[in-house]
Amino acid sequence: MDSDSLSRLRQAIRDVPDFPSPGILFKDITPVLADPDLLRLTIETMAATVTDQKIDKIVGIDARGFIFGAMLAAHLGCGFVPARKKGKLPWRTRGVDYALEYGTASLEMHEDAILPGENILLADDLLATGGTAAAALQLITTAEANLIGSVFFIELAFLNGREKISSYGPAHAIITF
Ligand SMILES: O=P(O)(O)OC[C@H]1O[C@H](OP(=O)(O)OP(=O)(O)O)[C@H](O)[C@@H]1O
Ligand SMILES: Nc1ncnc2[nH]cnc12
Repeated sequence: MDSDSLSRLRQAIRDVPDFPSPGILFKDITPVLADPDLLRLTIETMAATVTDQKIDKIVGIDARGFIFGAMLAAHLGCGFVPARKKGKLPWRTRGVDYALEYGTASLEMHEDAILPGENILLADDLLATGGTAAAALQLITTAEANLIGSVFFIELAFLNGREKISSYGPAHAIITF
């Protein structure tokens, strides 16, 4: 991506102080989603991080990760698997508890969503402390998938989330703060 597009994308991400709790500077992606050029640019750039590898399925994390993961899957021509917050999936699930920048939660995936040996890419909107991504990557690993790595739209590098997921293959981020 050229530096002009990169700075347009960076400037479109809105800072919201003290959301959802005091002391958190929330990165609001909705202005990017509302702009067709920025949206296309984002998905094309995320897709370009994996062009040399065949992906069978992308796992997207509830809820903002669904937006990027599903668009990315359509762009790459592969399947999409939702990793959902506890209690939302109707079939048999595997689950894991985790902590994120502003709380704790549980993530679940259908136990038949990924077949052993499938090439899987994780997609999410944002990497902060890495707790959420690590939980999803653990679920993918339990399914005996061939983990290709992870792609995020935004990385909050000062929270060192990358360290928490370093054993799960390469992680790419488009915009770093
Ligand atoms: O790296 P971490 O500290 O774990 O934080 C990153 C996660 O936090 C947000 O999800 P959130 O649980 O707020 O869900 P949402 O997408 O439904 O807003 C974001 O979409 C990531 O999934
Ligand atoms: N600061 C932040 N902004 C937006 N989403 C987040 N998820 C975790 N931390 C976040």
